[in-house]
Amino acid sequence: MTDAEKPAQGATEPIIRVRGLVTRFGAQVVHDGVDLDVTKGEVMGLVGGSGTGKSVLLREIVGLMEPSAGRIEVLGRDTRELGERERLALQARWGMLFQDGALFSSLTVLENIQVSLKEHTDLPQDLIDEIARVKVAMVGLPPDAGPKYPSQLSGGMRKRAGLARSLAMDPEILFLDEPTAGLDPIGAAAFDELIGSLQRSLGLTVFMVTHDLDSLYAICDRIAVLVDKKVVVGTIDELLRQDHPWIRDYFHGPRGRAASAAKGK
Ligand SMILES: Nc1ncnc2c1ncn2[C@@H]1O[C@H](COP(=O)(O)OP(=O)(O)OP(=O)(O)O)[C@@H](O)[C@H]1O
Repeated sequence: MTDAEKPAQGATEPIIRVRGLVTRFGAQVVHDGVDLDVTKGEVMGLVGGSGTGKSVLLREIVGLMEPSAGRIEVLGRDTRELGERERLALQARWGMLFQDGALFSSLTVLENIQVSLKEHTDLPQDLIDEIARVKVAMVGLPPDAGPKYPSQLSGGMRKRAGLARSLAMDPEILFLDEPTAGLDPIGAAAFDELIGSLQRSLGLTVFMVTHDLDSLYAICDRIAVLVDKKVVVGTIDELLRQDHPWIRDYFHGPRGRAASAAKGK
């Protein structure tokens, strides 16, 4: 890092730092110079039209895919420069919730939550049992959901169970991919509220891909918009003043106006 790149004293070091990211699939260029900083303790939403590379960017940040060029640091480390053990230790510091909850169907909710605790810790089984029960309660599931299998839960409960699993290791960062997709508006609002309250009480940094304008208004501090293969970042108020056509249509369109009215903006 050169002196020019060093943060000013007292400035908050980004917890996720993306520089000059390029993603190509054959001749298709998905990202072409994406720069992004996510600051500790903020909730950042990632939006963009279909196929603009939201999921790919998320997968690259968590190390599930390799970008074609550029640099990604999470919690101050570039995952590509780490050995296997260090990489696993770093990954244990964040949780991920994929769209479908990504629960193991052959395991109960409690067993699902225990998977990473068993993989990453030497805690005794009775403590692991207790932690799993606490996580079930934290996400607002009743205790009797714990021994159930994913197929025995509603869609909203499965999402909560997935969230409980992603919180198992007390992560510092929570990555969410379309957390409210498939939920009805009331279920989606309740899930947003849950994420917001967990973020505040646990001091989490949240990075979420979403199409849900209500979520953006309800819980996001800043929003990253993928347009023209790059990212434009701002608060909702800042983005409302942007005159890029896609951003203008998205935030000033009918759904944007409804979400804004609901939030009293
Ligand atoms: N493994 C892959 N191989 C080739 N192309 C891929 C691969 N993964 C994604 N793509 C392409 O990259 C582009 C971005 O995909 P991505 O899933 O990130 O879009 P998205 O913004 O999340 O879209 P949506 O909102 O529709 O889910 C798409 O054109 C997709 O076809």
